[in-house]
Amino acid sequence: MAKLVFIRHGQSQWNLSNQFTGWEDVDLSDEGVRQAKNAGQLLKAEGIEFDQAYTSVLTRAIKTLHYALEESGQLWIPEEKSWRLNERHYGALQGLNKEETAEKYGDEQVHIWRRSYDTLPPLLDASDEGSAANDRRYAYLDPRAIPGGENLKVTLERVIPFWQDKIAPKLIDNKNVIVAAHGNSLRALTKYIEDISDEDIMDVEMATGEPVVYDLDQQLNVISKKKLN
Ligand SMILES: O=C(O)[C@H](O)COP(=O)(O)O
Repeated sequence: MAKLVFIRHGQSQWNLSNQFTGWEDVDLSDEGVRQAKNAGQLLKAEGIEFDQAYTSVLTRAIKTLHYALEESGQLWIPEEKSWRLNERHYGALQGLNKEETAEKYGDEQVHIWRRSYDTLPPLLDASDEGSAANDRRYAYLDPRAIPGGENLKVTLERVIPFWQDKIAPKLIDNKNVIVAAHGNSLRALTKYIEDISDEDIMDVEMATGEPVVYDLDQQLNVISKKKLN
């Protein structure tokens, strides 16, 4: 039986200032660093020994992984970073304040943008200064793969190939895996492995810096799930 741990990055500076973040590369807040270190202590107390780590190409997730692994004495394990584990791209909403956006467009519209499975946010044009197309870390990607905005459905469609190619084979090989990523890339993975409906996934939330520990059988069915806090 393999263990799979999901950890959403600790509180970021834009979680703190309540701004839509998506692919913007925002650092952890002081509280986020504390949460990430605390997660490492919790993992250590559980005695979980990892074989492999995966994270996104965004600083807040990478640092969370490193703080958590350092605290649990496992900073040395192999790790792989992939854009496929990035936060869902929030399109033209990125950088806006969530409360001010709700005042402008209404709570209902903002809730739909944030939690609907298949409604896209307003898109960002590739020519926009803030487009990921201008970011060196995505230079090797086919420009058509760089999103201008994603809903959870599109996020799931780009996360699952990574699950199938990288994460699942390790778990089937009985390796323990930690995935440090983001609220919505982890909601997509959670939906997939727990077979949650498009409707019910709207109510699933990931807390910052809180490890979620799964025991999975050889067919990757969930045997148990617990949150460490
Ligand atoms: O990208 C963001 O703004 C957050 O990390 C997640 O946002 P959400 O809670 O609106 O999905």
